[in-house]
Amino acid sequence: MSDQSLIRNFSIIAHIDHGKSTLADRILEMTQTVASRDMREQLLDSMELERERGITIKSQAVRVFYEAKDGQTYQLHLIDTPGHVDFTYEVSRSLNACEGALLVVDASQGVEAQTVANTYLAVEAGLELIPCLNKIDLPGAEPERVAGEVAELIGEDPESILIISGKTGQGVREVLEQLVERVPPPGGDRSAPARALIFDSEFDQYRGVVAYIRVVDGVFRKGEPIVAMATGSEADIDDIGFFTPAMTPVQELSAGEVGYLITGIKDVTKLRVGDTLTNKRRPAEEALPGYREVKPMVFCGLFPINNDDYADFRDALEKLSLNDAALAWEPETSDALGFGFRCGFLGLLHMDIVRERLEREYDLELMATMPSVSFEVTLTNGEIVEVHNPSDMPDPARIQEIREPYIRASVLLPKEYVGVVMELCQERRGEHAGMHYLSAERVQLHYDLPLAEIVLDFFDQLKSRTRGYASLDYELLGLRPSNLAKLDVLLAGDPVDALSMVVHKDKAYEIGRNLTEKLRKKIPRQQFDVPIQAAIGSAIVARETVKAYRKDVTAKCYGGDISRKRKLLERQKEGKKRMKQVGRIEVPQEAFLAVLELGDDRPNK
Ligand SMILES: Nc1nc2c(ncn2[C@@H]2O[C@H](COP(=O)(O)OP(=O)(O)OP(=O)(O)O)[C@@H](O)[C@H]2O)c(=O)[nH]1
Repeated sequence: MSDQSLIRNFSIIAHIDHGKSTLADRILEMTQTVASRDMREQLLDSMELERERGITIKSQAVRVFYEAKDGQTYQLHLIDTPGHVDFTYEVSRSLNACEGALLVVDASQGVEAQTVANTYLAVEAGLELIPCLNKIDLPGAEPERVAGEVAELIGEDPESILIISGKTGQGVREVLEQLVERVPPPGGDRSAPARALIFDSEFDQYRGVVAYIRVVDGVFRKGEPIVAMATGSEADIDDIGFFTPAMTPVQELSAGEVGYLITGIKDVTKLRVGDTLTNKRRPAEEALPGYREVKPMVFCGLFPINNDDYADFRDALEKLSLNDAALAWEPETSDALGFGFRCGFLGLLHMDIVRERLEREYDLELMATMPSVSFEVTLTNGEIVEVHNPSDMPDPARIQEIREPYIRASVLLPKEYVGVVMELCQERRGEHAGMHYLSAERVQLHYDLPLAEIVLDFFDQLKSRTRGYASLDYELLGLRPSNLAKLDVLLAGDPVDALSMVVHKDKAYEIGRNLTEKLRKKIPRQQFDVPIQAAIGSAIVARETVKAYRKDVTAKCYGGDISRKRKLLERQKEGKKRMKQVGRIEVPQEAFLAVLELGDDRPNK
């Protein structure tokens, strides 16, 4: 059993791209955890997609041994955390498994939105913070300015901030020294009933769920029966161990240690992040604090382009959810797009990642409808319903109130862009909630915004209007009543479900006009005039017409050249396959994407 006083558990927290994974690599190398010939860049980012995008999605936990200047060998557990807003919950769970955190800030960039958000999470979790200015080797590094921003953020002396380079290794040994000196060893009672926090989990095809755990009290031994206190799942421990980063089995893990546990449970929702494990024979009385169900906030319909892929698509979703407890999905049928699934995600990045994994790992071609949020509706009879799909919005006459999710956005930016960002937030129904100078140059701006207004292209707009200098973080505030309505699109009088959207009433006219105009350009002429209407309930807010098509494609052939005629008809038939029949009208697939382009018309300054 390892000496508890020689254990140190820590995380590295940073804004995206500030060099967290590179620093982790250096630490593994310096402690000879990984032989240098096995060293690859960003060893901890194991998923293919993570490597390619250069972002960390899942947390990892590695044990390293470090011989400090005091002659003692310390057992360090490095718990990697994802840096993106969608995964805040995973970050806060990982931080709860630690006593300390390295706060890494890019010395050429400075404090960014996730630096602030993650620092607050770390302070909330009571962690000892060790601030480091990274990328000091870059010619553009401005250690003095950035040290000032970091000092302001955490209330520490700028002199005490470490200056390092994860790339060259400069200063990294000092980081490890500070870690063993300043971060306290884990508390916890080894003789108490066993308790462990699940701070992450992943699915292994052969072994089932691998739970990443931090043992808080007592001892977990191979073969013992365990219970997950929130979900009630029970199982025996098949295997227990730690990461080096390869899995290394041991007989037991005791209070203060970090590692993995495998039970043969095949379903990630049974061993959820944030749950507490205890021994079934001698259970703990109280669970560890902070278990929360994660709820998907952003929804979109996904439809296979080829209808024959439906069964494969379902299989792929089933497999993917084994690894991703936050992914929700249910079958959806659209008159226009056929059979598919309505999927729920934590946020936009999560949605992108899932879609990309489905297309890449499962070889599916998918079409996505416009993302929307989850609304809560009170009906006139008092009943409350949750609506994940605009086309399920009840009839306006039955609706008493619609509530939509709001977020508190925190934008960090150079002060010269404050004006354009405020304008953007105002356009998106934002309410100003405060402003704060981090230094003479950098400002933190707070706005309360409807989530629906940011799911489409807010982030892109923010980046382009500030030339990439602003960073965004947000937290959910809850639901607020809004003056919303469902906007329907009718083609020749028939409503098209896949084109419905929920909009703010003040914007309905503008959006309706834009949308009908876009559709007019995408819908081919037919034998008759096709009216395109945008409507709220029975009120038409916008109308366009696709004029009738008069030309006969075969007219030019004079009935003489039969093979040419056949070819033309053949080609027409091909074209039809990619069309969807909506009432009497054939609509090309791309028309369904017209809604996605609505954001393009917004002023782009
Ligand atoms: N010059 C220089 N470049 C660095 C240093 N540390 C990291 N980088 C580079 O900065 C980029 C981002 O580094 P990562 O380690 O992937 O950043 P990260 O914080 O792990 O990013 P996420 O996983 O997305 O949160 C990579 O191109 C690194 O090579 C450094 O000390 N000096």
